[in-house]
Amino acid sequence: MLLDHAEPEMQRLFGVLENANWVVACVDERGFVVRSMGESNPACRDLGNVFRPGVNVGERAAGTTGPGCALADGRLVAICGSEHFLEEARPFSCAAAPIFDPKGQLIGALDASRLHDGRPIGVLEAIALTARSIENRMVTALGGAFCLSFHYSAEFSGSSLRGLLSFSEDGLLLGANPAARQMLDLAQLPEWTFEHLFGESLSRTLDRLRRNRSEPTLIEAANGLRLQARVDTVKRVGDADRSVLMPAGAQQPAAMHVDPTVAPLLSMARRAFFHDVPILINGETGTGKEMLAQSLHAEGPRRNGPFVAVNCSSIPASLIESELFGYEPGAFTGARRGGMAGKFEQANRGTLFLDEIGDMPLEMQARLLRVLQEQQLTRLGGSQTIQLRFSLICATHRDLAERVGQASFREDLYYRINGLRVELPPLRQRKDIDALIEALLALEAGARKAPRLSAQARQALRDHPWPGNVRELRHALRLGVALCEHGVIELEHLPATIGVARPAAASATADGSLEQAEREAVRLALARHEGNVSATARTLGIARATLYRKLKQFGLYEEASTPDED
Ligand SMILES: Nc1ncnc2c1ncn2[C@@H]1O[C@H](COP(=O)(O)OP(=O)(O)OP(=O)(O)O)[C@@H](O)[C@H]1O
Repeated sequence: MLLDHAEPEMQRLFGVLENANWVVACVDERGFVVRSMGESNPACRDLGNVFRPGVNVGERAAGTTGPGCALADGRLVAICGSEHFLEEARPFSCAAAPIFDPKGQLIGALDASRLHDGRPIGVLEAIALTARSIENRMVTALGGAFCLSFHYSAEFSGSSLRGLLSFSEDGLLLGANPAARQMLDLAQLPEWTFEHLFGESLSRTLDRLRRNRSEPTLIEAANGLRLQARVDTVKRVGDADRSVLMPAGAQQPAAMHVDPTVAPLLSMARRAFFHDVPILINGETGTGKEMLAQSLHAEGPRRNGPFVAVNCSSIPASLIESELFGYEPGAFTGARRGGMAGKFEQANRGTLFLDEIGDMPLEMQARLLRVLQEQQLTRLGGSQTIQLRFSLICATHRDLAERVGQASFREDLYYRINGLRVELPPLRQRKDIDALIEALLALEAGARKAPRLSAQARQALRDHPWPGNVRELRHALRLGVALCEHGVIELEHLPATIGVARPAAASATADGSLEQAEREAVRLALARHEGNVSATARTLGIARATLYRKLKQFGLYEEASTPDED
């Protein structure tokens, strides 16, 4: 189990550390190396000898070592140069983190080592997060019917720092990651049920969480902690041992409120998609591209199959090929022993959603086109062709026709994926903002009665330029619902940028410059948070990467405090 789940995460980490001559290793609970990567790198020859599978680097065998201490103390450690006990280990520095199984047992440790050069170890955080990801994989692979993800902060509820619990259909706790155990005071794991932990029945909570789709929702644990939670339904695809997490919303999409001007096009898209026409969705960040893709899938010809989303801009170029195509055993150094099915195969008999397709490297575009045309693929390092059938939806915020003109997007691929194009308008251009606000207020209020907006608050919402689109609006209303009193959301219950930006936005709009209004909103939010990029992005309801882009676009980059370290 340790190897199966450690391998893909180690591979990801190794992809990051490889060029800096690190050796990444996984040891079992006794300290025996069970897997290592980078040991064949000539620059790491001495280290490679230490981290050969089968060697014991635990405390009893080798004294003070990174993995030995991580296992003995059960926590993240860094051991540098002369801190090692054995003379032979002193030329090295290492960072190691323990790995716990879903029952809370220590089952091994993850380590990264390199030649000691006096510099501080900069990879502790990466090791810790990778160990967390391995533990999370083990919990989601337990085969429970539901996984609950949560964190104190909504921002982290989908990250590897989240608490994660796996439940059976009837609410029995099957396993938990260390973060969940800590947040819920689960010292050991007796027969916990959902009701014990959250004081509410599983079905009621599921209803509430599902109504909010994959958005984090406030739930209170029996120990009094207020947590932001999301639920995922575990759905099995393909061979029995591979489970893919699918947001519950993909099966039961909440009604998507659509702008009346695009409604006719959307109903055409649903019909076309049903007859296997690939759909291309265009729209700025937060306009609901993924939500639309999920709702197309839910009514599409392969709705009983998986919905597999791939964000083409977030996979490093070196990994994109193996992520999409999968590989056979031994296809490359660090490949998982049993090989791996890629996203194309995972999406077989379901829907493949290629998000940010405009960012796919040219070389991959050619390979994607071939798969789409031939409806078959060969895994990396393999010779057998695999027949594929999936529905295709692509999305991008870029103008693909323009990219074709610039020769950075293949024209033939553009025509192949663009069976029908749907443009989701930015919120500032939507005519239905009042109706959308009502729909989102009802969503955010959940089982409670939706509050109403004061006239001033409503006007401020109408005047706001909404750089983060529907996502930003949803976040603003969530805050309003949380802070309002006596069922009325006043201006002061909304994020600070909204009221303040109003006069600027109104005058800028009168000048005809929406961009200026948007710049003003960003500038004010940044000033309010004293240049803190994370807080500003949160307030605006946009991703940090989007905020950085906007800071550059508006010449505000300098006003962000130490942006790179933020
Ligand atoms: N029409 C809508 N009705 C209700 N909620 C919506 C709608 N459109 C978007 N949202 C909400 O806004 C958020 C962003 O939606 P989604 O992820 O689908 O946008 P996107 O265009 O794919 O964004 P990005 O480009 O950043 O990936 C989600 O939380 C979704 O619930």
